[in-house]
Amino acid sequence: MTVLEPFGARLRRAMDERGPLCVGIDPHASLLLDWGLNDDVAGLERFSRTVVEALAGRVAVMKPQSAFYERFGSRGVAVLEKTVQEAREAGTLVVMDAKRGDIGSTMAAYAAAFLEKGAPLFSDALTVSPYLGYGSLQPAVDLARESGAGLFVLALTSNPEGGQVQHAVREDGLNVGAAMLAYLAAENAGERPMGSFGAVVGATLGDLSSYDLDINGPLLAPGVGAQGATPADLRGVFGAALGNVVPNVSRGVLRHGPELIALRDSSDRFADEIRAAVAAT
Ligand SMILES: O=C(O)c1cc(=O)[nH]c(=O)n1[C@@H]1O[C@H](COP(=O)(O)O)[C@@H](O)[C@H]1O
Repeated sequence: MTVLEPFGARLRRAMDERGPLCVGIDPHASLLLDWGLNDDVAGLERFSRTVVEALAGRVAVMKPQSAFYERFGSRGVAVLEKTVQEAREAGTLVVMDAKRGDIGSTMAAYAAAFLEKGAPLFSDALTVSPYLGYGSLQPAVDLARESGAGLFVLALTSNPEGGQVQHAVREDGLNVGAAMLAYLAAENAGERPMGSFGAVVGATLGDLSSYDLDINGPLLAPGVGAQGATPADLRGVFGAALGNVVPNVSRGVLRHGPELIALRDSSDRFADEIRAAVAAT
């Protein structure tokens, strides 16, 4: 089996070549119906195929949301496997959005499911939750390093309730979200061009200048589009860290389907606006 270059290096190159946009593959039941599809496995498959055909190889990253596949059981998961494989074959990096997080011994099994080379759901990176303690993620960190994969750790999430946990202040004076960023900076120390251990930081959160976002790794930024953030907001949120931001848009692009050309136009528009926001000083 070929050895993969570390995720951080592969992601940096893809961002430089195609721009940093990540398009989320979120087959909501309502979107399937809007696209004239049934809310069933055949609809799920057609939807996923269409998004991959329209955008894989065009955008740097795609992020399938596992829950929408799991809700159909094993046949849905089979569609997820195919979707990941087809997007990767087309040359797009795949971040599996499964938000896994467990005690260390079973975290190792989740890591094996998504980050072990040759696993049916192997993905370039996985979203993980550190709220059983950052240290509980160690098996996933270790396997990601071995496989050339990456992680995106939920640090400051885009939803309004996130602050209930993430703004809690620890004994050392750091709030929980800031502490997650600090763990990731340590993970990525010395890596060039950047490390493989990213943070999820919502684009909806307003000015984050009180946080040290310089983690020498990617910042996955959901919230652009349907959740109300715009590409023009990104500089105000991320400041000098904007060069490492991977903005995610799911419904904002997907609502333009099912025509391939309309999906591509929408994705290109977001990509252009994001590029302009990154370039502006
Ligand atoms: O990890 C994520 O991707 C994520 C974290 C977060 O803080 N907020 C957030 O919206 N997401 C995901 O990003 C996607 C956002 O979708 P849209 O709101 O349709 O663009 C969904 O798949 C969410 O689960």
